[in-house]
Amino acid sequence: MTTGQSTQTPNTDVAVQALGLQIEYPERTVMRDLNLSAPAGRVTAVLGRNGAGKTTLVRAIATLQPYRAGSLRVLGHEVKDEAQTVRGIVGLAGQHAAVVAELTGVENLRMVARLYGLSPREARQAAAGVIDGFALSEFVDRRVSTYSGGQRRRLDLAATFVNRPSLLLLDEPTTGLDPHSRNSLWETIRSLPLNGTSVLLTTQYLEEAQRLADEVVIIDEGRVIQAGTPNQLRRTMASTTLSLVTHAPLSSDQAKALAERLRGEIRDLGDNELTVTGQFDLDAAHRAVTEQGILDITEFSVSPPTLDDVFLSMTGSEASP
Ligand SMILES: Nc1ncnc2c1ncn2[C@@H]1O[C@H](COP(=O)(O)OP(=O)(O)OP(=O)(O)O)[C@@H](O)[C@H]1O
Repeated sequence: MTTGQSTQTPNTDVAVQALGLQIEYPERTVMRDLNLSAPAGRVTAVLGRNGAGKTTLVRAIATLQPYRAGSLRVLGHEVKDEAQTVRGIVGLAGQHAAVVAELTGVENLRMVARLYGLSPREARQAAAGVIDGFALSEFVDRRVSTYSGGQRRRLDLAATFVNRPSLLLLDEPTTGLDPHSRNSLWETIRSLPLNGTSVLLTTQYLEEAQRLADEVVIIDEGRVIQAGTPNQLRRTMASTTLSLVTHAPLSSDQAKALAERLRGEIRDLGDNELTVTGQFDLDAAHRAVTEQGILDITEFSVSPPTLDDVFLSMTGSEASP
């Protein structure tokens, strides 16, 4: 029997679910009809260009940005109606307010743990518990005012993790970092002992989404334009490229037969060079070349599409570098 009251238990399989989400600033509508689902216990990347609405979305999930229409649920809790509960399960990295430059890293971690309501002893343990995982040990006893950008970002991230949030929000975690710091932060994020923690990160870097995420959601102008695993997106939306260089000249019949065999298109045909694009994999390319009896191959390469290609094929314009 059903009653008028909601007896639903929150759906904990989905970390974040947006349905018909609409968000407006005084002068403009940023999200019109955003539909997005981020599975629990996984890393989901929201990929989009400058101004796509990534920060707005993260702020809305963290209860900091009101939404006008639609539904936004965090582990089953409607953000608008259960803001207090949502605040208790979400951690947002990049909130520098809680990190004090005059204190050392470890003092900051303990302070944040105390703010979350832990006793002094628990706070010490919680701080100690994240130092290795976030590779802070080299500088954690120094004052934060002496940190590099990458070290500061790492401490922010660790501070968010102290409270073991069920959903960790990382808003453009490596923007502005040099390539070395970015790489090392990627390694840290990849090796986080998630133990069921869901992560939603925003990024404008295709490589970042590719390297870190189990699921990628691409948004543009406040709407989802594609979603899937990095591999699915590559496979469905953009082309693989086969490049061949041969000693003996290739005939156009040979090139045509090869492209047909691969159900691809000839992009370039020179005397000794051929480029074919299409939806095929390395094995299929090997087989097709062998079957066409193309000999004397000096170069053979098959390049799967990157998320850059995916973005280009979907939006018709280049992604941010
Ligand atoms: N407080 C605000 N008032 C009015 N418009 C805003 C406000 N904050 C953001 N916007 C606009 O909303 C749009 C989305 O902004 P948002 O910061 O969410 O994008 P983003 O994808 O995070 O971009 P970036 O990668 O540059 O951080 C932009 O056009 C931005 O100019």
